[in-house]
Amino acid sequence: MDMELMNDGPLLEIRGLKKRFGDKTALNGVDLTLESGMVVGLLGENGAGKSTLMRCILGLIDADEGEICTLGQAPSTLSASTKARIGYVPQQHYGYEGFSVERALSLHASFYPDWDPKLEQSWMKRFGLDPKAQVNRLSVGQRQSLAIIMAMAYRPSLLVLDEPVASLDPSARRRFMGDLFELALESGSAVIFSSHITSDLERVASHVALLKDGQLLIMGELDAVRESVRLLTLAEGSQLPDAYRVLGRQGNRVLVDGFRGESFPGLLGVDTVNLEQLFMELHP
Ligand SMILES: Nc1ncnc2c1ncn2[C@@H]1O[C@H](COP(=O)(O)OP(=O)(O)OP(=O)(O)O)[C@@H](O)[C@H]1O
Repeated sequence: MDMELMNDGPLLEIRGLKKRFGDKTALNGVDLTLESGMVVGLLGENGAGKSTLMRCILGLIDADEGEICTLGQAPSTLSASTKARIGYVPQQHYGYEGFSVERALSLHASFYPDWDPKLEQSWMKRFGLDPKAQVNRLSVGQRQSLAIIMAMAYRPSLLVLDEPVASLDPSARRRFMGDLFELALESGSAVIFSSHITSDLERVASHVALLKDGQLLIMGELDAVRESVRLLTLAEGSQLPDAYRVLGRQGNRVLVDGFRGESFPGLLGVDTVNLEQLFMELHP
């Protein structure tokens, strides 16, 4: 897992990542590169391996095979200063139970030299969090909001968010998702977030990654994916051109990547798909 320090390289580079739990293969050869300014929306059905991928990136669990370079370092040996450049919102947030929100934030801030109190305040307002509230009395959504502030107020170079908006109401979600993209662009960070809400992903992600069977079946710029993925209806016995990559097949309907607008014998219909339809076609 040793890789050279790559300060000018990608913020995250993953090659051939494999992770098993007993006889269950969670990740089976994942390649992924995150550059500054990228906001990658990670899709995958329950149990697809999204959290596992994130936990490997952060060094919370070890990969079985492959290489990961997180901000230039192997995840198992991240230095304290590198950790201070990573923001992470896990699916469940615990900690700071006996504190008020403001006390929890000031304690948390003390670990991060780049903590920005103005950013903290503006996000507190956006989420409508009461600084005097006790952390252990926060609702699930409020607790998620607090975790987001704790992960973002120091403008991390790499932001890893595991279903960050799952418990937020639609208006809080909208505010957060819009601002997330802006912040990433402004600060030159890279963001990877998982979500089951494909409309959110379509609104803010620059890239989409879809995990299936332990691999990234799709990884690319959102617009490029929109352009090149089509649901084709084929006449019986017709042959697909070699340039197409088959993503899924149900009867005479074939989901392909690599569509360029060309026609071919036996092609009866061509439909565009949004991310939700794409997901449904891949998980019938
Ligand atoms: N610590 C563990 N021990 C055993 N199996 C695990 C462990 N962590 C994850 N798994 C298994 O690995 C697979 C991937 O789990 P993971 O939590 O990464 O999925 P996910 O895509 O994040 O799912 P969800 O959308 O439900 O959060 C699942 O089959 C899960 O049961």
